[in-house]
Formats: sequence, C-alpha cells, structure tokens
Amino acid sequence: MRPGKTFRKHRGDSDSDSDEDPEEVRLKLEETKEVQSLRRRPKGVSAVALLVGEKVQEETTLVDDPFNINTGGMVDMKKIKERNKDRINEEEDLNLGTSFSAETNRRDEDADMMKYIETELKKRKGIMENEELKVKLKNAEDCLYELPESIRVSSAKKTEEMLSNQMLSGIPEVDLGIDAKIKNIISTEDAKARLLAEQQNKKKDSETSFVPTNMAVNYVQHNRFYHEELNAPVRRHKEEPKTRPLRVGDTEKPEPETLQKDLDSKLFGQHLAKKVILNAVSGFISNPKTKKPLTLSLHGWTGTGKNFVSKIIAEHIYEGGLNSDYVHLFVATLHFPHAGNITQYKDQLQLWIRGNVSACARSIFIFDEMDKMHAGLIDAIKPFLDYYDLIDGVSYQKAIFIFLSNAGAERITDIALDFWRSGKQREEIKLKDVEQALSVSVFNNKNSGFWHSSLIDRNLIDYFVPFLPLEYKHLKMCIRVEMKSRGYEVDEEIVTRVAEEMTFFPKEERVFSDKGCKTVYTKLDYYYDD
Ligand SMILES: Nc1ncnc2c1ncn2[C@@H]1O[C@H](COP(=O)(O)OP(=O)(O)OP(=O)(O)O)[C@@H](O)[C@H]1O
Repeated sequence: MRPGKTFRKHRGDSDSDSDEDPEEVRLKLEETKEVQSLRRRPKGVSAVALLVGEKVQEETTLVDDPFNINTGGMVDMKKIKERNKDRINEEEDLNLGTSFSAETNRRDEDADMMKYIETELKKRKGIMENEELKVKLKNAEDCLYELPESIRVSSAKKTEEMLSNQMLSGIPEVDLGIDAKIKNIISTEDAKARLLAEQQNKKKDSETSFVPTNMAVNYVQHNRFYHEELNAPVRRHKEEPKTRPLRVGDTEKPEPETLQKDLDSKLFGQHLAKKVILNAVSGFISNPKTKKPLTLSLHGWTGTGKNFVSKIIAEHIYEGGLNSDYVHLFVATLHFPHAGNITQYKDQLQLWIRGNVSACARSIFIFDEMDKMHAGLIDAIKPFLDYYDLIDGVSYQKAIFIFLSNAGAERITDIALDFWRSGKQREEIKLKDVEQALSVSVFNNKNSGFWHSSLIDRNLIDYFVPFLPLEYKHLKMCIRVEMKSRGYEVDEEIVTRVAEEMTFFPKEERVFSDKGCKTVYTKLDYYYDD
C-alpha cells in the first residue's frame, strides 16, 4: 500500500478484531439494539385499547382514523360505509330510547301491595323496624284507648274498584247501598217533573193572543202509559169540564139544539154551512157506531166564518173550546213552514194524532190553511180518516177532523153572484148547487194540497161545507155583535160608518166584502178609543 493515500479502514478488518472478546461483542450488539429500540418512534397507545383495557383490532382504530390520515395508505370505502350504517342504527336506537318509556305493566296498586308484602314478611321474620318498635311501645294508658279489631272502622280501606274510580274522578265513591240509590233516583225524577212543570207554566204565561194555547208547536204527547194526573204539570187555568162533557162512552150527549142556537145567533149569512154542520156534527155525535172519524172540509172567502164555526163546534163539545186539551189546532204556515222538513213533520203529526186519540177518542183536530199544506202531510193524515176499526190498536172512529181552506172560494163566489144577479135570494142557494162545483174546483186547484193528495179521490171527506161571501148587511150584523160584546149601546150611525169603510167586490156591483167580517173590529177601535 502506498504511503500518503488514506483509506478508510473497516474496523473489523483491523488487526485488533481478532483481539476482541466475542462475549464483549455480543454485549455491544445488544446494547446497540436496545439503543435502536429506544430511538424508534413509538406508535402510541390506542385510546380505545386504553378504555377497554385490552388489545383492540385494527377495525377499531378505523373509528378514529377512518380515512387513514394518521397512518396513510388506501382508504377502505366498504368499511367506511358499513361503519356509517352502524352509526345510523345507533342513533335511531338512541332516539327511540328517549322517546318511549318502557311498559312495565305495573299498576299503582302494585306499589302498595309490594309495601304490604315487605312489611308482612318482615313481621314473620320477626324483624321490626325501629320506628314500628317505637310505635308499638305503648304505656298502659294508651292501651285503654285501643279499640278491638272487630269494631274498628277502616276509612282507609281501598278496593281495586275504588282506586280505579279515584284515578278517574279524583273523588272516592262510597257505596251507600241499593236503598240509597233508589231514593236518589226517585228524588231526581221528582226534580225533573218539577222542572218540566215550571217550564210548562212559564210557556203558558208567555202566551200571546196570536197563538192559541193548544197549538201543537211543541208536540207534547199525552202519555198513555201512566196516569197523567200524577205527574201532570199544574195547569194555571185548569180546564173545567162541562157539566157533562162529551167523552167516549158517555150516555149524555150535547144537545143538538144548543148547537143550533149558537149557530143561529152567532153565524150570519151562512145558511148552507149552518145546515151542513148542524146535521153532520149532531148526527155524528149521536151515532154510537161510527165507521170512520167525521171529516169536514170548510171552504170559502176570507173572513166568512170558517174558524169561527170551528170554534163554535169545539165549544159545543168541550167546555174549554179551542183551549181544551182535546181540541188541537194546526196552522199550515205556522206549524209546518219548511217544505224540507216534511218527513219530520209527518212523523210528529202522526205521533201527535195517535197519542191524542189514544188519550181521548173524541179528539178534535182543526187544520187551518189546508190549501197551503204540503200534500205529503195531508197524505200522512189520510190513514186516520179511513174506515179502519183500529190502527196499531187505536180507534179513530170517534175523532173529528176539520179542514179549513180558501180553495174553491172563487167558485162559491161565482155561484152566489149568479144568484144575486138573477135577483134571487142567497138563501135560495141549495147545497147541491155548490157542493159538486166545490169538490171539483178544489180537486182541480193545482195550488191546493188537496189536489195533490188523494183525500178527495178516496172519498175521505164527509162534507164539503161552503161559506158564502158576506154582504154589506152581514158586516153590519158583525159590528153590532162586537159593540155589544164590548159593552156599548149599539150606535147605528157608527155601524153604518164602519160598514161603509169596508171594500167590496166585484168592482161594478160592489156586493161582497173582500175581507168578510175580519177587519171590522179594528175599524171599530177608531170610534171607541178607550
Ligand atoms: N159569518 C159570520 N158570522 C158572524 N161572524 C163572522 C162571520 N164571519 C166572520 N165572522 C167574524 O169574523 C172573525 C173572523 O172570521 P174567521 O176567522 O172565522 O174567518 P175565516 O173564514 O176563517 O177567514 P180565513 O179564511 O182568512 O181564515 C170571526 O172571529 C167572527 O167574529
């Protein structure tokens, strides 16, 4: 080797290598390895491993570093997706946990029961609570006040039923026994009856002269299943029956003479109506074996006395007349105003008729404004007018039905005018002159409910009663009666003046009053301003 040129020499190649002890070398080697291992950058401790206390798998670390930010390398998307799925489930589980509380199937009573069982068990085992011991330790005086178990009344006794009731109402119900319950029911019913009676009386107080007392507005049906007098509301003006009121089975009938007398003295210018009504009503009342109810159909111009005659008939049969419990007045436009409610009206009307005829076979039903009544309603009455012995156990053969209408009034007026023009007395008009024309005109009047129903068709009307239009002299008669009824001397001058104030038709002849006797009374007020 040339001198001056320096070469790095391998130590091992040095001569001294041979001198080194192998043991020494090994030690050095180990020492070096240790130094290396100490120098190695530690991987760090996994937080999960620390938490769990054991070595965790690689997957767990994914939780903290899913995208290998710390470690580097390929991202395993599949694992990330699955991990996300798990997370969603976890979240759902958590949400459910907060939303619902688990059903324990434990009842409130169970708590009491458990407490009871525990104390009983303790007693059996001889374990006494300190507090209990304290309570138990009583002196001799306390013992004197103790009640024997047999006569002790426990107010704290709870049954399951009581607890449930308490939970619902908050007020514990004490069972007082069946007697107390019945007593309660009776007094409730009494109170109810009193309340109803008060309401009825109030209604009567607020009546007006426009609405007759017996209007069927409320459809109060007489109860035939118990004695009415027991629960009946106290009537302010209790109806005094006539000395011998006409009721089914009575041997005494109202005398036809009294009806004739009334008609003769009160009804003017209606010789036809007078005759028909007298015969029809008297004949019907005196017949013990009627086959069907009496049906009268009163027709004529306004204010000619149709309502007036109905009143006379009612008064002839019942003391209270129109106010009697057995006389029922219906006004089509007042009681059945809405065509849309026909089905309801029908049911109510049928129930009303049935209920009242059950209570009194000789009931009187007056239907005013028949020409304005819905045909459906007339049809609803029809079965009661027919020749049936019984309908649902009720006989209608003693009842009286009176129908009032203006239908056919023009026809009647034409006939009366013909007689007047031919110089004949109106009293010469015979029933047959009018009856046929009347029934045909009523039947053909397309505005009339009669026309739509089959009342006439089936011959269910016994008598068509024509009311002739009233003349000047009839008005004077009405005025005189009214003056007398007001307690005045008849002053002919006033009578003439009031009658002359009325309007008449036809235009040329001016024979008949266009309002009948209806408005003479208000005109009279002008002269007697008291
Ligand atoms: N013919 C008559 N005789 C005596 N008084 C009568 C007569 N017509 C009417 N009156 C008197 O006129 C009043 C009104 O008559 P009513 O109510 O009977 O007429 P109506 O024919 O029923 O009329 P509407 O068709 O308008 O109902 C009666 O209360 C009565 O006092």
